Amino acid sequence: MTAHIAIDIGASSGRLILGLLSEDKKLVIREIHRFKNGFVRNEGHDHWRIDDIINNVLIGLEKAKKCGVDACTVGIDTWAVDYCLIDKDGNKIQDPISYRDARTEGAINQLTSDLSRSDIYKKTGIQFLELNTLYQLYCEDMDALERTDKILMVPDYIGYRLTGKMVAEVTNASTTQMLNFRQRLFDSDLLKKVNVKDSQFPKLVEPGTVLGEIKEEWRNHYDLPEKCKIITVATHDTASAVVGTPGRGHHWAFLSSGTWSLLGMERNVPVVSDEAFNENYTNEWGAFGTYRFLKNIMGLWLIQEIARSQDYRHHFSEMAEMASDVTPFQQYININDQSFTNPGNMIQAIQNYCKKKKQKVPMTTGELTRCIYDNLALCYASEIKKLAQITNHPINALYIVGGGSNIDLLNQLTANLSGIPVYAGLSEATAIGNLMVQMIAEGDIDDVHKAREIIGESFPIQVYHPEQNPKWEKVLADYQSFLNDEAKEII
Ligand SMILES: Nc1ncnc2c1ncn2[C@@H]1O[C@H](COP(=O)(O)OP(=O)(O)O)[C@@H](O)[C@H]1O
Ligand SMILES: C[C@H](O)[C@H](O)[C@@H](O)C(=O)COP(=O)(O)O
Ligand SMILES: [Mg+2]
Repeated sequence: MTAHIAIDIGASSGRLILGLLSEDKKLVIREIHRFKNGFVRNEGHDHWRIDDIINNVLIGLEKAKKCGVDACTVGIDTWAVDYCLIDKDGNKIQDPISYRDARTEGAINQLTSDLSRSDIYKKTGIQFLELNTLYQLYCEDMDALERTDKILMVPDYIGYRLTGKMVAEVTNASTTQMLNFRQRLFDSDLLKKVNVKDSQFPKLVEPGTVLGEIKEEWRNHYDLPEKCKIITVATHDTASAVVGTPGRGHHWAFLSSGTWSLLGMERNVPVVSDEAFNENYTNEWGAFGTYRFLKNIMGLWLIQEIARSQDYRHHFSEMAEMASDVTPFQQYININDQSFTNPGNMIQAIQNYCKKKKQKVPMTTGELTRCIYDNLALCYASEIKKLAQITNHPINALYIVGGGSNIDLLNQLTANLSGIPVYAGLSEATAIGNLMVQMIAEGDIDDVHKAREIIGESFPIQVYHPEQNPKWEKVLADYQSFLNDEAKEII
């Protein structure tokens, strides 16, 4: 039987997950390799160590062979927006620069000086984040761009290195903020704006497209399974996470909780209303012709950065334990504040923010973790209300997937503040969604509905019911007025 391997590479870690369908149609998964990810400073910019990532992918495939896999399909998904520039000889010009690099600071205002935000939003339906590919290319080194034959998004670049085939998979291509959703093509005005020719992007392909067998030359260096067919899945990790979310019915929202928190709904048509534009919601393309109407929230990046600054002396589960002993809601912070994007010293950034906003300053690891969890949950609850209002679609369940779904305290806080049940589990939903696209492409599973049914029957999901208590509404109202006051200060 052909095995399926998902390679899910998030901003903080990568993992290779082996997936098989059991006789009774249950999905059985096994982690066969995991590695840390992260960017490094080099020549004034933050770069991803893409060659290390590719080496880890191949080490993982070697481990798969040692587990007895001799024939497999392989799918790769990673974080969004970042890309590799490829010269005319097919070589990368430099390691991809991270979306957290400071080079795009102020780029939105510069780029939209003669191309209005509303026009860009009407074309693309994509949120305005300085980290988007559009602004990275706008700020790209001109010499590098001139030497560029092809621009490959990170997961497409990994697929290219493995097979020699170049494609632009649509779910991740949509995060560039350069796809015109009506034409389903790269928008010519936006290409021109950043001095990129249409031919510098490969052809757009849908998830499920077969790239081909891994190149023979890799077998000179790695002991790989006999058959390794690379399939282009929903290569934006969040798109794979949504495929892997076993939502039932039509009134569920997802929260992909990892380095980022991506809160949204799966829809068949984009929402590009004035309200969606004003609230900076995005319509990233999903698998199977859907749209992921969502909001980027800073996420557990803040926790990761606290852990890093403390040399990882506490495991994430210990930090969560410490937080549960701390009095709740001691301070409000705007979790999406620009100062948290990439401050270098996150503890200092949070403490400085609290001093500036006259909020109680969190000092201990427990207090800092509690502050982040409280304000993430408040942000989630506030955005769920907006999501329902903008889409005019009631939401009666939130599915939390990804590493953050392991945090009981955060799951319960989110249920209490949002007033809707939280279904949590599937910390590897991204990899599971990746596997499902492969299995659908290979005909092992009929469609995404069947896939979600199988997922729901294969993995335990914990329900967190909201506690009925007026105090939660009051806390949320206090938080909202804090944000409103903060917004007035900025104007
Ligand atoms: N057992 C746990 N307790 C508390 N937090 C956890 C636990 N497991 C994972 N996390 C949180 O999940 C995050 C990683 O989520 P993950 O989805 O793997 O991230 P990414 O895909 O962005 O690399 C960690 O940074 C941590 O904050
Ligand atoms: C910058 C993007 O918004 C980001 O990549 C996000 O979409 C994403 O996919 C993050 O995934 P993680 O697994 O790194 O949280
Ligand atoms: Mg992830």
